[in-house]
Amino acid sequence: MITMKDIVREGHPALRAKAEEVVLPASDEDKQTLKAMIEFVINSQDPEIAAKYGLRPGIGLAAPQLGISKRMIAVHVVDEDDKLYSYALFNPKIVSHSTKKCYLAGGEGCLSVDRDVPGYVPRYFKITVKATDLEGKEVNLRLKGLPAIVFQHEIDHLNGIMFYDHINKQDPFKAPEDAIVIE
Ligand SMILES: O=C(O)C[C@@H](Cc1ccccc1)[C@H](O)SCc1ccccc1
Ligand code: NI
Repeated sequence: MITMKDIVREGHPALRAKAEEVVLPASDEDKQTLKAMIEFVINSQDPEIAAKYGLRPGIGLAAPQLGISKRMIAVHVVDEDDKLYSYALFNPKIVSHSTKKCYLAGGEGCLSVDRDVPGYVPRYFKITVKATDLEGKEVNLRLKGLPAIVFQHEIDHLNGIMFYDHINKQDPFKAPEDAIVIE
């Protein structure tokens, strides 16, 4: 199982590289890795397992955070209506997005960043994502609010982008124009 010692931290080259497309159909090794990633995110939200293994709670994980520069992400998050979005995906791509922006009121964090970086992280409020799942099926997702934010955070990892790259350097808490606040 994946634990915090497997997660690379700032300074690791994989966090600043453009990850490679996964060759499909996925190899058993890539499927094994992606299954372990979604298992980690689910485990990290289980208070008993998280305490037992010292896991930091997470709602997403990208393969570069394991030092694996491949386009694989895992997301396990509920939206404001308590709808669960649980996905382990190969080669996710944002194929369209709203002009409307949003941001998390409390800013963002990252399992690969062992420090607080205060400030608002502007994200698209709505996105459409195409990807391939563990069974090899094409997935088309229309996401908004927190699920959309998590997918953007994870897909950023596949492109070597960290959440704080989006924070306004002059005024970190300058609210993006006409943006929706996600509590
Ligand atoms: O480092 C990661 O990629 C996992 C992040 C994902 C994330 C952070 C902020 C906003 C969207 C996605 C971790 O989940 S950070 C811990 C966390 C847990 C619950 C809610 C927000 C952040
Ligand atoms: Ni992160």
